[in-house]
Amino acid sequence: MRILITAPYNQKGQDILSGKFGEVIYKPWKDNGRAFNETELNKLIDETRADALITEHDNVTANVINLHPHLQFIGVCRGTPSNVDLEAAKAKGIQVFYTPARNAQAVAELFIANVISLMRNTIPGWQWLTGKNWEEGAHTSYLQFKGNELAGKTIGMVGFGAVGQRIADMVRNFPCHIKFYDPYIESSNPDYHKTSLEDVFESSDIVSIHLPVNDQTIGMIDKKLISMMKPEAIFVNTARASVVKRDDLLNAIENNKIRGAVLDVFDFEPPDQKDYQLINHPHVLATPHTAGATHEVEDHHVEILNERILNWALSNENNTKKKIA
Ligand SMILES: NC(=O)c1ccc[n+]([C@@H]2O[C@H](COP(=O)([O-])OP(=O)(O)OC[C@H]3O[C@@H](n4cnc5c(N)ncnc54)[C@H](O)[C@@H]3O)[C@@H](O)[C@H]2O)c1
Ligand SMILES: O=C(O)[C@H](O)COP(=O)(O)O
Repeated sequence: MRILITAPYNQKGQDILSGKFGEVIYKPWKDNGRAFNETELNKLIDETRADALITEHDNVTANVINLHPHLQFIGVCRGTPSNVDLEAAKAKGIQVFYTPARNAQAVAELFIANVISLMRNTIPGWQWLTGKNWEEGAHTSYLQFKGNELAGKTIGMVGFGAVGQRIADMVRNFPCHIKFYDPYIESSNPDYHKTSLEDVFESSDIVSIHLPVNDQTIGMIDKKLISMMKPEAIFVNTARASVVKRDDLLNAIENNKIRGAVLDVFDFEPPDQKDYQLINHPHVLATPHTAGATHEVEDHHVEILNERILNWALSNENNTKKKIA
């Protein structure tokens, strides 16, 4: 089998696949400067005579799939394979693998870093210091940056999948109390309390959003819910901006109804003027959609995907053996 890989894929991962299947052709989209579009991908699959594809962000449309129904699998190095037409793949009987949780650790670490940073006023303190505001004689003026500890706080998650659970596992030893609202998940740990959406907003010191985008979740976090938050509570969104009504969040922050927000995602990326009203607010700590962006994520996705592909190959071999027997 010839496997075309356009995702970033480490040498060890490539070697395991070529050892098992024959040939790996490595053409990472990053060498192209951007993900391959439909036409480029069609050409690449044809030129390389690939029997399987491993991608990250390339647009694997119905057209790509219908023109290459012989593909044995499509591996997607993403938490959600949203760039692949899954219906078309299913119709052609092409197996699709993806890599849930590949960036859970990255998001969880950024959550902890930035929530603590906001609670401890790290950035305003640094700005004050670099602005040479610490004057002779005013020995206690730095105390304006006195903050709060994360230990003992209640963190309420909306959506308790890969990212929410990784955060919970990492902060439980601070210790923090964990609550979550997720109708589709049961608690993996008796210390993580499943509760209502309203209770998450009313009783948490930190409300953190980890929802996917779908018809149910778009605009789900609105004025009614945000108004239930404690005045000293922090709002965190590393998921998707479209699940939160931006005006309602901005209004709560500008009117000091909540303490502030940690934001990694925006209605427009790059941000528009209103996004910048949020980003530039002194009670907001914002990052440019980098919560899931670490170099290690590329190793994590190789490990997860290779395991899935090798298990699939093994189960195919076992089925063939059974048929022959
Ligand atoms: N900013 C970044 O760099 C970054 C990185 C990774 C993930 N994300 C985003 O974060 C979000 C969560 O990622 P994840 O990997 O944990 O996803 P996941 O699929 O593992 O978890 C999502 C959870 O939301 C729950 N859910 C679905 N609909 C719900 C609803 N109506 N109410 C309550 N819960 C609901 C699901 O049951 C699931 O447990 C996604 O939107 C993802 O795209 C962003
Ligand atoms: O925002 C995201 O969801 C991440 O940046 C990327 O997630 P992915 O693993 O689905 O590409």
